[in-house]
Amino acid sequence: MAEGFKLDQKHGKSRVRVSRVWRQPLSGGDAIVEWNVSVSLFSDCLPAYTSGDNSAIVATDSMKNTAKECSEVVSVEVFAIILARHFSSFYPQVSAAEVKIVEKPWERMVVSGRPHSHGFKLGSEMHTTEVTAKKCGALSLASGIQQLSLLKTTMSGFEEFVRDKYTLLPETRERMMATEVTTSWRYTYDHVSQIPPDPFCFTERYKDVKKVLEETFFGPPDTGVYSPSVQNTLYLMAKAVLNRFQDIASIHLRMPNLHFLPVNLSSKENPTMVKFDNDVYVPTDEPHGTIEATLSRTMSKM
Ligand SMILES: O=c1[nH]c(=O)c2[nH]c(=O)[nH]c2[nH]1
Repeated sequence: MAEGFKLDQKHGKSRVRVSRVWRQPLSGGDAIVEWNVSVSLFSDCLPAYTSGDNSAIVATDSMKNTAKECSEVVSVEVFAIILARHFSSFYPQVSAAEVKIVEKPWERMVVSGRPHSHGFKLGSEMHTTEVTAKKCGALSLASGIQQLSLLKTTMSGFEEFVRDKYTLLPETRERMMATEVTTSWRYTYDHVSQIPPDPFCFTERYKDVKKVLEETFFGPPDTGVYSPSVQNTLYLMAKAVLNRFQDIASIHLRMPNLHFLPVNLSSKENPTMVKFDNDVYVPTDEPHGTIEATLSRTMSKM
């Protein structure tokens, strides 16, 4: 309580950029990660707000320096857990720590058909994680993907939606479908003691979840799968992940509908200069549809 008010607060450092290289000459390859780390501490430092007494404050500068301490080769999830655990157990006044990390997709180069020992190129989508660790060891762990751009040239439509005086959009069974998926899934582990011992299980799980999401979006290579709406495709993607991975409790997906507008160009003199034949489009992301949902397991699996 602060002077008859209730104060909820946290403080931390955002966008701490750190890259680390693990030299592995014996196995023939260096490993590199580039992480953008954000830390937030829930701590008992009320007097800092109410009377300018900083004696309980862990400086955000110290948080930044801690995030740069080097460790063994670890996955981004395990590093976030180690960091959050450190803050919540080391400082008596810190009751919980929140760590969010975005990993840049540096991928090992293949040169002359062989993996390069120290060469990398930047891929596209980012691997993310969010951990909250409490002093008692309780934990919340989520992983995710940002900027996963997916597009299919057909097998998408949108029909039988509400029609009223504002409706101009024609119904269609033939359109492009493009999106940039942002997703985050929460694991069922809710205490540090439950975290699997294999330090790279989350890296494997990240790859597998991405594969399931992509395969559900596209369908089989030759035939694809028809999408009646972004909403339905999003739901099927989320459901496929929960059905496949029992240690995932919920998944959130944000899938903007990035429109590819059919091009028809004409003038009085030239009425059919470019007549749309499912071929020429104007890509636009402004405005775009915003479709997002969270799918969670219900408790009824007794
Ligand atoms: O898949 C779609 N979902 C919508 O909700 C929507 N709304 C719209 O104009 N086009 C689309 N497409």
